[in-house]
Amino acid sequence: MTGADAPTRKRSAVRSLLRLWPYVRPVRGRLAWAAFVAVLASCLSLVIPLVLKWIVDGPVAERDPGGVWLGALFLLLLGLAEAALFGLRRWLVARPLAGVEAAMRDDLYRHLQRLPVAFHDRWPSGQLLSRGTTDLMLLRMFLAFPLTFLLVNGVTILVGFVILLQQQWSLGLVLLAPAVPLVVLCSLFESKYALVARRSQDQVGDLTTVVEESVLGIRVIKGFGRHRSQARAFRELSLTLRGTELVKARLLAGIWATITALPELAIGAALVLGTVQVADGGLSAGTLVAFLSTALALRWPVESIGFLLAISQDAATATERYFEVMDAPQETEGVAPPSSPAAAGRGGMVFDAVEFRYPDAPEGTPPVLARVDLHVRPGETMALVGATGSGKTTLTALVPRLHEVTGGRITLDGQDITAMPRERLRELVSVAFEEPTLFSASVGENVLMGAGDGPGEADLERALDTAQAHFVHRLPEGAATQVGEQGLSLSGGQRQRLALARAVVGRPRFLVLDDPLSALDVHTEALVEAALRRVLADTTALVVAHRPSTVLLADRVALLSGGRVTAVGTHQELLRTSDEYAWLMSGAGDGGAGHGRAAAGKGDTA
Ligand SMILES: Nc1ncnc2c1ncn2[C@@H]1O[C@H](COP(=O)(O)OP(=O)(O)OP(=O)(O)O)[C@@H](O)[C@H]1O
Repeated sequence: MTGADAPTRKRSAVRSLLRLWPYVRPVRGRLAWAAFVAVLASCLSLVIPLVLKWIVDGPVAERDPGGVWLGALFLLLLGLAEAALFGLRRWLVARPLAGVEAAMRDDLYRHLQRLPVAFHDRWPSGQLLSRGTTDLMLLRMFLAFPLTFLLVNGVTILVGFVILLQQQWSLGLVLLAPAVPLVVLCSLFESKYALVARRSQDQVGDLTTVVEESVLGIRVIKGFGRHRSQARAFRELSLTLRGTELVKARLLAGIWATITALPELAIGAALVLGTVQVADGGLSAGTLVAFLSTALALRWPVESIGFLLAISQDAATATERYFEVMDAPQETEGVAPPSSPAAAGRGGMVFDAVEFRYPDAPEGTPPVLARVDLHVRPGETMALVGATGSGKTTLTALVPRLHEVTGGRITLDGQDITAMPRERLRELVSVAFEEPTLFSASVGENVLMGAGDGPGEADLERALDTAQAHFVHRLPEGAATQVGEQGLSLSGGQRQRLALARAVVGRPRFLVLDDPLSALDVHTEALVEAALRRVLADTTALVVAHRPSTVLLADRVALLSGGRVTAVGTHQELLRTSDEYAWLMSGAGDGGAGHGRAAAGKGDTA
């Protein structure tokens, strides 16, 4: 989903905003009180003209200085009370609304964690980031101001017009005249502004994605001297956003000018008519002063409506964007297909006629995995070999159910993985990927993330030892050393070994390794594999391998080709019987034995 995919259909802002109710419900009492206080404060400002009328028609006409002073004191008190009430309103809403924002952000984060990998493959991270930051900030702003003030201003305008009509109905009708064109113009403005607001918020998401990618890929950008072209791409996006913001500003300027001009014209007309009436003796000067002061006091509530509608539209768009993510279905527990005789009762890891197609794969393309049949026996280490793009990573992702099989089944010790609760499955299976991800935390915390709450210091040491990650002890604070974002302060091989330690720390029954040793030199790789065999003697492992050194350490090898496992046997057997395997291992194959050599050449034994 990018800015380009922004829906252009018309939608109801009110219906979108009503979806916020579950979050607003717990603080509705506070919000209602705050609105009541604001209505009170706003109505106080309408009492001021009535006091003015009393001063002009009373003490001023009767030349009574004491009365004038009393009136002035009353006006001062009214002003102070209005200010205090607005302050109280702000205080009433600040804390609960910060709570609403935090609750929505928590829910979004929790939901993102539970969305399937396929969702994250589809959505740029900047779009998700902007929904969790700017959009939620817009929603808090809406709940703090427009929600209350659309109500407060509505009530103030209503009460004000009752007072105006009661003071002099003919002049009141003159002021009411612009109401109809204003309502029509506001609704036109709303529908146009809604589309631009959506475009602008999506473009903020696109811009966030570019910033995030540039920061994460700073080494590539610098290494290839791409900072200028990257800056140019950023500037183009930022100019597009600027253009959209200017369209928004133009729309806002138009409605604001109209909302200001029409009532001003009506007030001018009322002033002329009122003066004539005072001259004719049909109206007292005090009534005219009070009438005009009331009309002027209503200026801000009327003028601010354009601005309040604009923020409300922004908030409706933000709500829509927020719920687009929240409505995405989470990972399901899945329903196990009827048990198959081929898999039932067989220990180890069994792939039974497994088929998989990516959800976003173009129509008519063959599935990545067409029919995979493979049995990894209990305690066995099976290497998985295949040309680049043959589907090795995809197959390994199916075991912990990062993706769901689209046909066939995978069983672990005879139990279908779709029949297991995910938590149980992820206790049984540990994974390590070629691209190791570390989090901004200590080395120890990064490793222990791979186990439940049980494992402690001894398990950490054992896991580090298995992964040959002795370099940890030479870090300034050992396992307590903080690693930077994505572990960028460590070498590729060091990061891979920490990821491997994370995979083995919980002593899993099943281990799935997607070429996790590619950045190590062959000697360290051999040490790691020997330690793995020692420590995880009962573990059944499936290891994606690209080079003979990795393959040699496995018990057997499976060759993946054309979406199927076309050969299974020992390294020597396959070298003899499979031309494709011999070709891949000879280093001639694309992504074959040579894969990972560049990193290995570094002699990363640190
Ligand atoms: N998220 C995705 N959506 C659609 N297609 C994908 C996705 N991820 C991978 N593919 C496609 O699936 C096929 C298999 O990819 P996979 O990463 O499993 O291959 P591989 O054998 O692990 O390759 P390598 O040895 O280069 O790591 C490729 O054609 C790839 O383009």
